[in-house]
Amino acid sequence: MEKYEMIIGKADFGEKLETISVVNPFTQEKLAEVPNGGEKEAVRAVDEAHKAFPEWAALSAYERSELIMKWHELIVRDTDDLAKTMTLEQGKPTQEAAGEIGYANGFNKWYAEEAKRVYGESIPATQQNKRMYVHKQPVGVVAAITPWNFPAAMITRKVAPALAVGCTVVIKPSRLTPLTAIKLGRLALEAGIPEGVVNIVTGDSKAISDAWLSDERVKKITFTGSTEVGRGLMKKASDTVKKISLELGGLAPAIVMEDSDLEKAAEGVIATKFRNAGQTCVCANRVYVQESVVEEFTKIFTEKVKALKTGDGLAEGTKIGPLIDENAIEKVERHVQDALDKGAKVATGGKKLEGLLYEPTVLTNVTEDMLCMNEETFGPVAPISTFKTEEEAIQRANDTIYGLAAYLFTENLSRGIRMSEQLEYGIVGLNDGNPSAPQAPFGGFKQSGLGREGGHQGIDEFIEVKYISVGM
Ligand SMILES: NC(=O)C1=CN([C@@H]2O[C@H](COP(=O)(O)OP(=O)(O)OC[C@H]3O[C@@H](n4cnc5c(N)ncnc54)[C@H](O)[C@@H]3O)[C@@H](O)[C@H]2O)C=CC1
Ligand SMILES: O=C(O)[C@H](O)CS(=O)(=O)O
Repeated sequence: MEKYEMIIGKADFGEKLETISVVNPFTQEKLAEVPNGGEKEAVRAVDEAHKAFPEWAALSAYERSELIMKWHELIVRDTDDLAKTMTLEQGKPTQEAAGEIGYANGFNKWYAEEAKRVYGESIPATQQNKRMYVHKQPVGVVAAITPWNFPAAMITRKVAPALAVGCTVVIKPSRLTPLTAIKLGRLALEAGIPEGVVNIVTGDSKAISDAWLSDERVKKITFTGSTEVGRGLMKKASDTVKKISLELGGLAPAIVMEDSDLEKAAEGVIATKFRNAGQTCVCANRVYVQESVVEEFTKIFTEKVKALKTGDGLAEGTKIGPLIDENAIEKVERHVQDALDKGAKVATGGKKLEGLLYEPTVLTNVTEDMLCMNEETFGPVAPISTFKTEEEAIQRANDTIYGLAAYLFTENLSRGIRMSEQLEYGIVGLNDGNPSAPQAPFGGFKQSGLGREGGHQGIDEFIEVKYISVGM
């Protein structure tokens, strides 16, 4: 059984530590082991990041940019291996995994360029004998805690902008999917990014994050995961008034208007609903269809869902891989059963299969009192509910504590703009089921998070703004 290392400055196998097994969600076979690190390893990682920070920050933006681009090239070189590793530990089909590697590497490329555009300012002074300048500098050591559903993209979406401005990072990947993260860390070292700039600690989430939250040397926490865990981290971060960015849960509505192109709308809802077997925070969790077209839409949509092949992510043609674990399956089954008990009907799917697979499912006759309309299902289930008017669709779509992503399908431009502006969400896909991109700001309103990742906004999360006033 291969034993992977942590990266604390350099490779660290944590010889004296117990190990955690990493399991293939489809076969349940053990893939590898990683060290079960805790507080001690977390503190040593901060020691390394703190030590490496001055020299890394002192490099010019162009020097850091070149090193990030070298990392980018090595990730391109190893895409097939990284994609296979991701499929094995997370389950997504290999083609989709390769797509994630490309998306993840897109952050490296985008921020290698953005590094060169972190501009300061000079401000006209009121007095002749004064000069006023704004200088931007890196916050310092950053701690990143990432989820299992995007084992590569959730790492680089944080690490690339942090490195670009001169920060160093300590990372705790999900214990379910650490292998991809460790391989990315190895490639950072191979690229010549100095030891201590990128550190990866595996093991006890709470012990590691508690150590980082209480460490004055850690200047920023960036977390992606459930809203529940995010709330807890935010509370602890307040003890040291630590900067924090949170990318949390969602409950995305997908609204299909009667004046939409129904074929395009069906394709768009498929794209958002079934990506990663429905295990993304921006997946459509609720599908609202205007009453007058619900029959026709459901027919077109259901035929497409039936064509989605489930299976081992390594197998040719698989579109829907396994869910991450038994808990995920149990939650999906609970949501489907609850809906059926309350009057929903199954248009297709509705059954658990072997290997943590769940049939791509369409539920109709869905009402707002059902769990699937109020909790993140995080699985391949599309509940369809009908509405009469534009105003009703907006009101129901916004009636939640979440505000990450929303989707709207209409061919009427003014209606599209008007409704997009009324939707209380950080991301709106207007006739687009997959809006995420490295150059665009990703983040939520309400309890879906704080801050943005991606785009020029994403780099500001790792910058301190300093005002320098000069008496002449
Ligand atoms: N808004 C966004 O961009 C995203 C949000 N999510 C949300 O996260 C959930 C699925 O991802 P999971 O990894 O299961 O979320 P999770 O919140 O359970 O875990 C996320 C990370 O936090 C760590 N963690 C768990 N409990 C912790 C604690 N008490 N203290 C410190 N760290 C802890 C985990 O080990 C993992 O590394 C879903 O709710 C999904 O919506 C997931 C990905 C992206
Ligand atoms: O973790 C997630 O769900 C991702 O943030 C979604 S995306 O960035 O791949 O769209």
